[in-house]
Amino acid sequence: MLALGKLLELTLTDHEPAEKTQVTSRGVRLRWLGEGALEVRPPEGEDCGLDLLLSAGIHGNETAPIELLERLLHGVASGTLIPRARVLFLFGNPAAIRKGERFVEQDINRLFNGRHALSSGFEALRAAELEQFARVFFATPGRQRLHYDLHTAIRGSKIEQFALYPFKEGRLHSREQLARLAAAGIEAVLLQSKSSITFSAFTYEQLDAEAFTLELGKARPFGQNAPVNLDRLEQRLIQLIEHTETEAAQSLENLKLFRVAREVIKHSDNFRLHLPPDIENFSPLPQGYLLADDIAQTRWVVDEQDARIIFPNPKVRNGLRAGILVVPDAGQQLG
Ligand SMILES: O=C(O)CCC(=O)N[C@@H](CCC(=O)O)C(=O)O
Ligand SMILES: [Zn+2]
Repeated sequence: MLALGKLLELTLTDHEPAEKTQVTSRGVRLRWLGEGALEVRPPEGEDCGLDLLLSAGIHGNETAPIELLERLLHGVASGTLIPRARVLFLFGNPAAIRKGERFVEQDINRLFNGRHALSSGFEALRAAELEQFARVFFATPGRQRLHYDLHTAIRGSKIEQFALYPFKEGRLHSREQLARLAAAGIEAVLLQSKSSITFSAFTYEQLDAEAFTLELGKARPFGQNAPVNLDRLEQRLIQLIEHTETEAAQSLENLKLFRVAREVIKHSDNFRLHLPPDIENFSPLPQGYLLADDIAQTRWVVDEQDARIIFPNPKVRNGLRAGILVVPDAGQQLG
């Protein structure tokens, strides 16, 4: 296997490879772009016209997706996976991956779409660098642009594998992309309805990529991810990379759609979330339920029908999202 296939090992040991470019016997070019960043380019005549950005480790303790990208890279570097797409592999927060923690100083996934410029520290610098890697990668006009930002969640979930689909004014969520996700084993998609500061929101809003955050089960340490079965996603990613994808089913019958009813924002240290600590994502909440309270008599009462909670987290910094209330969506606004 070519040494650059060991991007995870290089990243975990904080090593810069001596040789920055390597070519497989089939003419596939691997180029190390910087810490945790590797571009794979098929020979010109075999390029299918897809630019695929695969990121993981934006949160350092979310290891199942990191292991998945590592398997794909090993396949490319050992010649068993023959790419026809251009692929950019990114490990988002190397320092946090080395520590096995979600972040070191602050959550990188709240620093995109310009937020890094209002902050400081290495995570802000890294967010700016990740934006630049993505900007350069998606710079060629006329090619398909697709970004999957792979995560796992802090808590268990009533729906194990789901996606978050960013929002941009005037742009419709794509039925075809949703069908592709369903074929990859994704059970539900949350359709966002406002701009955001996450990595997938940046590539969707600013670089015109189709982009998703994928939530792939519960976060566990390296080597302990057997309970998360990513086989369907892995097969689909291999097909995308090799350009052997069979027609994605057009039916969204088995895909549950949700939209954001409200984001719960923590305003102060007085914020109290009235949920059990082990509550699962997508747990239903009854109408009238007092979900949270905060300074100045702020009360978050559920008034939506069929509301469910995802990502409840009272420990986030003040000003950030401490949970999302979602409701079912009939999918009438899809393009
Ligand atoms: O389990 C949790 O509370 C968080 C899991 C996670 O990291 N989710 C992403 C979602 C990103 C998005 O909104 O697209 C995050 O919070 O950054
Ligand atoms: Zn995450």
